[in-house]
Amino acid sequence: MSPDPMLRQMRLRLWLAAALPAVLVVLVLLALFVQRHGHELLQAKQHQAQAVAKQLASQAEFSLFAADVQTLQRLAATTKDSDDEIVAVALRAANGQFQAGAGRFGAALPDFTGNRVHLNGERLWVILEVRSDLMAVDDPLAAGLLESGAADPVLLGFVALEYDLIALQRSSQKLLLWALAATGLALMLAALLSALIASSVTRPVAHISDVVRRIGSGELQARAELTRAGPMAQLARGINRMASQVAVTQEELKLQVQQATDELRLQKLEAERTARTDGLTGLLRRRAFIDLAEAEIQRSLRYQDPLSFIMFDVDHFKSINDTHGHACGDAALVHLADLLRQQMRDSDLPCRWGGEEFVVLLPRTSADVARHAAERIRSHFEANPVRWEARSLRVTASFGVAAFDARDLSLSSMVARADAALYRAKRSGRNRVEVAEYEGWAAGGFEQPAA
Ligand SMILES: Nc1nc2c(ncn2[C@@H]2O[C@H](COP(=O)(O)OP(=O)(O)OP(=O)(O)O)[C@@H](O)[C@H]2O)c(=O)[nH]1
Repeated sequence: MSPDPMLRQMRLRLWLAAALPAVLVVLVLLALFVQRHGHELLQAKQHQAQAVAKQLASQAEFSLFAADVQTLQRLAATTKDSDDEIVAVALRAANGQFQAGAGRFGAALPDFTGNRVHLNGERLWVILEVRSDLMAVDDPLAAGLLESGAADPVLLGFVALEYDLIALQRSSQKLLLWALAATGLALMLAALLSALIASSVTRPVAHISDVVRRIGSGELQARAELTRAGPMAQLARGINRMASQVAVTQEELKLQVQQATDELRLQKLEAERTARTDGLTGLLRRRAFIDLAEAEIQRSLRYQDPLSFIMFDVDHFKSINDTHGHACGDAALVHLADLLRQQMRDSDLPCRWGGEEFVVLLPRTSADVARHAAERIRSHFEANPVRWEARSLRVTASFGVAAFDARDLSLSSMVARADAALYRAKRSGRNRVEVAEYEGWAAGGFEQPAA
């Protein structure tokens, strides 16, 4: 997994914060070291050159005094050969006149006046006066002055040395290279350590950030696992607690949503049931009945099953209302619906067609069987009067029965034929069953009764 840009930036900043001071300190130390060391080397070389010049001066003292050029020449040659870095040696008399020498001076020497150390790039010159109190041995006045410190020893001449500093510079450069190499190594170590430090800080942050991203995308069981104690571990614990809390809340919400959904489904079912059934009798309403009846007709046509239809209308229902009140009429309707249900098979479809009119669809039932069923219902009504205010009211109904005929092609013509049979039953004295014969195509649909 590649860290996100924010973490990369954080790691880089941490790395810089840890590495930069180390780099600066090392560079400053290196500069100090190189400068100091170069200076010390040069000083050491100067001291060495002065020491050699002093030694030569003391060796040449007498020869200068005696103007022993041969000895002076030998001294110059020996001194030059004693050190590779000595380029040239010269011995001069007190008046500056050349006495002896070895090698060639690279440039014109400065004036021979007094002791001098002169540095010019790659060359170092040392000019030293050669003085002696030898002459004072024969001169009591001079000896007295020398002893009292009032007179300088006598100037006999000068020694001049020229040193080549290239070797010194090379060794200085070599040292610088070593120092640079050591510095580079130190810097690499510092960078590595800084990277480790930065990574040790950003790794837990990256882990926590990953866990937060997973929790955010719905993986609520994701947990931050930090073994080391510290502020990050505290943060991780806080995030884990939050994730647990969110998971619990989500479960509760799920439960609540589930409960609300169940409730809504029940309400919908109840609403559908209410829309399908008649509020007074609990029987199917006409619209729901028609939908089911159409399906039954299709099934009957397909499997060539018989299908019958009963329609009945309560006799003289108006007079029940008028005599005993509308509530009594309602009670009579409820009573008759109960009696009807008692006489039905589970597969039958009873329905309140409207007002005091009822219908029943009888799947897989022939007209003859339907007629018997209608007769059974009729006699059941007759035998079971309505109880109303301690009275017993005999309520009867007239029935029309029709069998579905393939030539009908629709429910409406079968209904029309049953209705016609019912009308015949009414006209024939009520409380009886009439069976419809097929009378050809019937017109009209299912009109809702007047309220
Ligand atoms: N109580 C009550 N009465 C209703 C309801 N629906 C229709 N009715 C009444 O039923 C009566 C039907 O009267 P009619 O059509 O004259 O029929 P009938 O009196 O039964 O006479 P026949 O059918 O010829 O025997 C009317 O008075 C309607 O007001 C209802 O839900 N409750």
